[in-house]
Amino acid sequence: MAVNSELDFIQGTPAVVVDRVSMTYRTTSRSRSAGRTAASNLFGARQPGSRTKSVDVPALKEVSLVVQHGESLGIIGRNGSGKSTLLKLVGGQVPPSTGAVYATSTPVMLGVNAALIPGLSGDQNIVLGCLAMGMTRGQINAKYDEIVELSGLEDAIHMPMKSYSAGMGSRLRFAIAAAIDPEILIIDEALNTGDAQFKDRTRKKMMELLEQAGTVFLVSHSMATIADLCNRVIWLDQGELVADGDPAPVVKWYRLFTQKLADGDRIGALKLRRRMLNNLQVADVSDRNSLRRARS
Ligand SMILES: Nc1ncnc2c1ncn2[C@@H]1O[C@H](COP(=O)(O)OP(=O)(O)OP(=O)(O)O)[C@@H](O)[C@H]1O
Repeated sequence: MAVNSELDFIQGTPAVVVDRVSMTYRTTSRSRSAGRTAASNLFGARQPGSRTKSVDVPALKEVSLVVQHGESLGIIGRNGSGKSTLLKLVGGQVPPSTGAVYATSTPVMLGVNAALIPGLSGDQNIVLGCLAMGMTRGQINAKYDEIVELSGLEDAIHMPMKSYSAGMGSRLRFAIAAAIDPEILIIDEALNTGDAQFKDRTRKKMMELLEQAGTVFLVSHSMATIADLCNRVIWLDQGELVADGDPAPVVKWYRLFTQKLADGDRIGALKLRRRMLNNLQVADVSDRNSLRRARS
């Protein structure tokens, strides 16, 4: 559902407001002359003339977004379009270069909030992860069995985490993160790491979260997962919000766009992108404390 009128906005119950947020990373880049000597640099001493310089990478360009309670927001886009950056900003992992993010409760980023220790067993990590998320001993005891069951790790729960496969580790992280029934849950491609049985459990848990009027942010390259789990989708491209709305049409236009690019029809793809941008209605937060409105 897009924010499409002032009335809708005021009557809604926003969980997260992204207010004109942009993000520029500062990193280093080797100069062209340095590139020519790259191979020799790898194997030997630095060559004269090789230089690195600071460059700015604009990852997100003034994105505004209002996400309501109960919405499950899918975020799609090509590699490097800014999806993970948006999640990191919403989750508070990095501060934005400009703008601000407001949330009604602390968003829990799956796999990041649960800072687990490889040398400890799965069950010890459950306690550790839950404590790190601010749960009390009593709350951990009450949720413990549910976490173990959701992880599907069975007897492996007593083995050290360093003996787990990547998928097993993801299952444990998901189970821990979901245990606090976060009002706002952020998931970055995590659904793609587990096996079929785990994906099924994850889907059920996501449905439960939605029923509890939780808010979910989900980044995935799987359009089937997005269509299955989300009731709203945004499409990011080169750090810009290109489309925002019901999953079926947004996914359809995004697929068409990538198909055109794959076919070498760059002009057709750009025309489609421009048409989507022209149709986009952008949320605008005009006053940080009270009045918020939408502009087209
Ligand atoms: N820590 C960083 N330092 C410098 N540049 C970064 C950093 N993190 C991301 N970027 C750049 O920001 C842009 C957006 O990256 P981001 O990871 O948000 O994209 P994404 O849409 O999640 O991509 P993917 O689908 O490949 O995961 C890219 O150009 C990337 O190179």
